[in-house]
Amino acid sequence: MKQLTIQSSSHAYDVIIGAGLRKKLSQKLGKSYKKILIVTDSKVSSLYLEDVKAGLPDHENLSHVIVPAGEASKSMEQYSRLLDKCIEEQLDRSSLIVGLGGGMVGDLAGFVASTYLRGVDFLQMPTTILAHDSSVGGKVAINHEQGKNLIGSFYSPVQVIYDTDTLRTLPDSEVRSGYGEVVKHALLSDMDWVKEVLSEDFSELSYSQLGDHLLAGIKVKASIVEEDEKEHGVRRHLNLGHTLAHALESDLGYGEITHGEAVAIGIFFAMKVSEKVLESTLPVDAYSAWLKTNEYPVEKLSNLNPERLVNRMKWDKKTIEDRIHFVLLKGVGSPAVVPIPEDDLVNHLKEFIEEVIQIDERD
Ligand SMILES: NC(=O)c1ccc[n+]([C@@H]2O[C@H](COP(=O)([O-])OP(=O)(O)OC[C@H]3O[C@@H](n4cnc5c(N)ncnc54)[C@H](O)[C@@H]3O)[C@@H](O)[C@H]2O)c1
Ligand SMILES: O=C(O)C(=O)C[C@@H](O)[C@H](O)[C@H](O)COP(=O)(O)O
Ligand SMILES: [Zn+2]
Repeated sequence: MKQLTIQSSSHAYDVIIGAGLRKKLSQKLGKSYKKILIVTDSKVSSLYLEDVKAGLPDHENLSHVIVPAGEASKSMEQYSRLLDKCIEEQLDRSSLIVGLGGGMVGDLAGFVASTYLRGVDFLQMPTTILAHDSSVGGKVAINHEQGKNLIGSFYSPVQVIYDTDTLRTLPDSEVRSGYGEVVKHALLSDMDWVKEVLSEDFSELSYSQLGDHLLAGIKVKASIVEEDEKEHGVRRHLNLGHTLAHALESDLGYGEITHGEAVAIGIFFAMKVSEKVLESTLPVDAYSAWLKTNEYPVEKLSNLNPERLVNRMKWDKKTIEDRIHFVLLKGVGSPAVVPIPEDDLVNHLKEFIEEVIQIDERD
């Protein structure tokens, strides 16, 4: 078992990572709660909800709510439904809301916890690789048709309990998605780790390698959010790849591309723009080969309209006075937030889409 403590502006919280933790919640909870509401999704519930409940054997006031699996549930409709459930169960300020699932469940349940009664305790139980990122740092949100995470808050959990055994049931597509954020953390850190990730074919990934990457990713994230929780400065670096990713997700329709796949493609674009704008030297060829080996769905770019995507990018939270800002890389481990004029961005995007589609068709 691994454990680290994260200092948020309101409190310190532990991230506990280990095999089988889902069955031991009562031993791991930092305090006792009168009522607990578990929020999960339709896939995770059939795999793990009973185990989690069984791990709270003496708890009488235990309820759960299941939302449909998929990004579309990070919605006003499900948010409202969950608030109704909190009221029906008469949760009060001594109650706990648990998010059992991937980043979708964590973001949605966390946003409910942050707003119900102006805030009740929230516990993250991540079950995806991607959620090494989403469960730490306190960003919680739901989506709007116009853009990702447009309605949300900063609200840190009281604990993160990460049962790595749950990762064994993830389908290949979700391993791929999770690695979109792992490679982001690596590119924000150091070249050795980048080389290691880019040499990977996910079909041959070992479980111990995965555990190392998750912990390393959480450490990168923890050090950044401890320095700048509310994203006034360095936290913006964690948005590497996201300016295009979020535009892709909302433009294609939530759930048509996974968040991590969109981030991996968005990072490729940010690397290409970095080469042009900052004359950076980056492992672009190795990155392109890695996308190909692991079947990131670059073909989804083929029918997209660059002008429309750039319009969507204006909803990015890094936009300042109508100017779109990109996280670029001066080098590996050396990010910079740079304003890019819209016309330039449209041209970069046109070239990028053509090039990526050509590579995809050629190979
Ligand atoms: N708050 C943050 O800082 C932050 C960071 C990164 C991403 N996010 C958000 O996280 C979301 C993406 O998270 P995600 O990729 O975990 O998506 P997700 O929660 O939708 O999970 C992906 C799929 O995997 C299934 N699943 C989850 N755990 C499983 C398991 N153990 N075995 C089998 N299937 C399982 C889910 O049912 C779903 O179908 C996006 O909404 C993104 O915006 C938030
Ligand atoms: O924690 C952060 O800060 C991040 O930017 C992490 C991202 O991976 C994550 O997708 C986040 O939800 C994006 O936030 P947003 O503020 O751009 O909506
Ligand atoms: Zn992300």
